[in-house]
Amino acid sequence: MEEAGRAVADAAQDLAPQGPALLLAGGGANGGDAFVAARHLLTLGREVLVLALPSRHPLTRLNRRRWRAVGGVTRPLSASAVSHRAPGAGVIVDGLLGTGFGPPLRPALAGVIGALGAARSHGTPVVAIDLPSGLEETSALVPDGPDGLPGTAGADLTVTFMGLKAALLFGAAAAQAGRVQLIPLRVPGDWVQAQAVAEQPTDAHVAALLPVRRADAHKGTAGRVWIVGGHPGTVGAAGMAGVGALRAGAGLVTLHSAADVPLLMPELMIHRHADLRAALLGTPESGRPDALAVGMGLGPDAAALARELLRWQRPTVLDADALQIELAGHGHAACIWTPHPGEAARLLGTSTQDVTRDPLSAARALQQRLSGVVVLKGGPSVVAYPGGLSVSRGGHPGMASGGMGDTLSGILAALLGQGLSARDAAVTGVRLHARAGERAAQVHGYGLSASDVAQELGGAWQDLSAALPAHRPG
Ligand SMILES: NC(=O)C1=CN([C@@H]2O[C@H](COP(=O)(O)OP(=O)(O)OC[C@H]3O[C@@H](n4cnc5c(N)ncnc54)[C@H](OP(=O)(O)O)[C@@H]3O)[C@@H](O)[C@H]2O)[C@@H](O)CC1
Ligand SMILES: Nc1ncnc2c1ncn2[C@@H]1O[C@H](COP(=O)(O)OP(=O)(O)O)[C@@H](O)[C@H]1O
Repeated sequence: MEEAGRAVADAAQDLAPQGPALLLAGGGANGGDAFVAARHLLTLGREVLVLALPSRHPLTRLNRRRWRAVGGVTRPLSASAVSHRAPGAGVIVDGLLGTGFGPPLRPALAGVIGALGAARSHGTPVVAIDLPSGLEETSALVPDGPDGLPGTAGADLTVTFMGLKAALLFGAAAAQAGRVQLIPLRVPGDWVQAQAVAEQPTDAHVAALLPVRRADAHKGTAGRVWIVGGHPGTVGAAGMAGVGALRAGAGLVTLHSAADVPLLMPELMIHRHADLRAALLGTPESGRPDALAVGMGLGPDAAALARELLRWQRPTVLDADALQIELAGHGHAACIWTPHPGEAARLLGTSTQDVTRDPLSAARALQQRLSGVVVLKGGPSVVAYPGGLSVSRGGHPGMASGGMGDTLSGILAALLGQGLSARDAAVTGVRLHARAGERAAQVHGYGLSASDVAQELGGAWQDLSAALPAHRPG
């Protein structure tokens, strides 16, 4: 609590260094953080007032006493007190409700939140502690307040602890959080892993994971990748995965399909098989690829074929038609499963709305069910690996078009083929794909196609490499 409150004080001071600071303290530990922040703001020379609810929380009571001991002033919290004090404030710190909040919001606090929202709309900056009050930690939705009152005042800056919560990453809730500053705090790693909170790697961190080739690399050392997909009507899916794999650096890409796949790049080696299953499963150990992506447009028999291919224990991306719950228990550590929210809902036996309301928990549940690594696609995408979650923001709404996920599957297979672990391939592949989308969107906007994104993969790789502290040409 001490570290958390101090970080809030520093952030409030950076955001709005002038004028009195008004802190709103609820009855839980979130309120305790507010009392700690008040004490630090006072030592920074600010004029500070705390408006507080009574508390039964021992640490909050302790920090209220500490606040009083340094001469700090506390007044009872009410909507009218906030309306009265807010106009003179240079900054307001919202420590009303944090992760302990569960809707419905009680009317008394709804009035306080309404008064806070009014102050914010008149231009007083608001710093939220951990979460803007009224948001639920694990939900992308903004709960309604009582009697048509707003459920949250939102914030200009949210200082959050330990890890990023779903409410700060997704949907309408995230739009209320303003800028988000993450304070990791010194708490046991297994405590963090038990929460549905995510890390967000920087581009420099992602770039450090990218494969580096020796000068004498050749096509046989850069990864032999198979794309297994395509069915009459969905042949393009396999083709786009193949292009994604080539553009993400695979040395040799072979596309196996039961249908005629269009030759999108002459470098792709396309094999059409009358009996796809017999042709692939007859491959001797020495002829098997370094990595494969299975399922893009593969059709109704995808799961049965995928189950056989998983026995090879080769790094494998499972996408689209191969995302079937009957494969649970057949995965291994080098698998990457790439559902979008609809596919994730099918795998979890729930609704798409449930998945999009809390993508962090959905991704974590899927990873536990399927093993290996799960990429829950969206804007942003979540990577769930054993013991943790990573979120990749970025990309562009123009990427909401058919074929984008197929390209990603090819990229992931290429990175697996170049020797990355499933976790590193997922984290780097998702970011490369999103960065390529950002670049292509500068030209194509909402008219973006998956082929445009694949064209930009080389540039995206260069962009990420440039983020390394000592720039290493990609
Ligand atoms: N864990 C850690 O290691 C760290 C945790 N930290 C901090 O702890 C925070 C979590 O603290 P927490 O668990 O005390 O909950 P918190 O968000 O203050 O809410 C509880 C209060 O809300 C009230 N309340 C609830 N529902 C309500 C409703 N519908 N409508 C109205 N009121 C409602 C509830 O009232 P009661 O039910 O008790 O009457 C109670 O007073 C976390 O967000 C972070 O800031 C940091 O210090 C860093 C280290
Ligand atoms: N609004 C968005 N912002 C960022 N990325 C997006 C957005 N919409 C879609 N994407 C990305 O595009 C891809 C879409 O995948 P998917 O739905 O499987 O497409 P398809 O099945 O047509 O290949 C995912 O990687 C997703 O993260």
